[in-house]
Amino acid sequence: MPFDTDNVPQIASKEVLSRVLQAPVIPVFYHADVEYAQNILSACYQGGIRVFEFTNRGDNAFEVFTKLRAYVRENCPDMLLGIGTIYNAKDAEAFILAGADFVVQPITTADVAAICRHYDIAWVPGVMTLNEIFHATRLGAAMVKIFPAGVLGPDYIKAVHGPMPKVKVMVTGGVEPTIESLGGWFGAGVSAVGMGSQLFKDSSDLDALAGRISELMAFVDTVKK
Ligand SMILES: O=C(O)C(=O)C[C@H](O)[C@H](O)COP(=O)(O)O
Repeated sequence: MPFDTDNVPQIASKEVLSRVLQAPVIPVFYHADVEYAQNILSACYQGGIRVFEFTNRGDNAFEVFTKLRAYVRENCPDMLLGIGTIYNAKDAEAFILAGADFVVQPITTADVAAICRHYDIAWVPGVMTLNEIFHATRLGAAMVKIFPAGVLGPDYIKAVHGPMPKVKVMVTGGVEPTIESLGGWFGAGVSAVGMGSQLFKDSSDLDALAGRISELMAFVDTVKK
């Protein structure tokens, strides 16, 4: 696929990172229906979310992403829209060219690192051990995603920051959308949290979802680093 910079209004990885640090609660979401996805995204935006991760989880994820991309540009231009669940460079490049502001992986692969570096797109690979964090950082990770964080707990993050005090960590997988849980994670030194299933468990009432999110965002503003 040829790269046409005119069609890709990119935001440099450094700026993306600083915007993630400013609004460090990231919904992690997939739905096959565009309108449903737009409504969820819009409720998140209303609640104060400024960084949203759509995941590459279904056959039509690319098509839904491109429509969401257009929707965000039109309706919430100060929101970053990234793509998650990326396993290979081909998919990473396709989503980058379709306007992904950042790329998240459940794992760490050097080919995805290279393509993100090429386009200067923030890359957040999935890691668990210190060895994995070390390699991901050497490959250029803007931030690492510790997954599945829920089974490890905040003490794990504190332990990681002993020998690696500077590494920026986002936690996802089993992160609970409560003030108590977020207090624990941010207290342990995470730079961002990603939340999927539990945040959207009961999202039939979009106003209630926006309300829950805005309470979390207000709390996180007081505890983020
Ligand atoms: O697809 C990816 O890139 C992942 O690594 C998985 C996501 O981070 C989780 O699906 C979110 O976890 P929950 O909040 O427990 O739903």
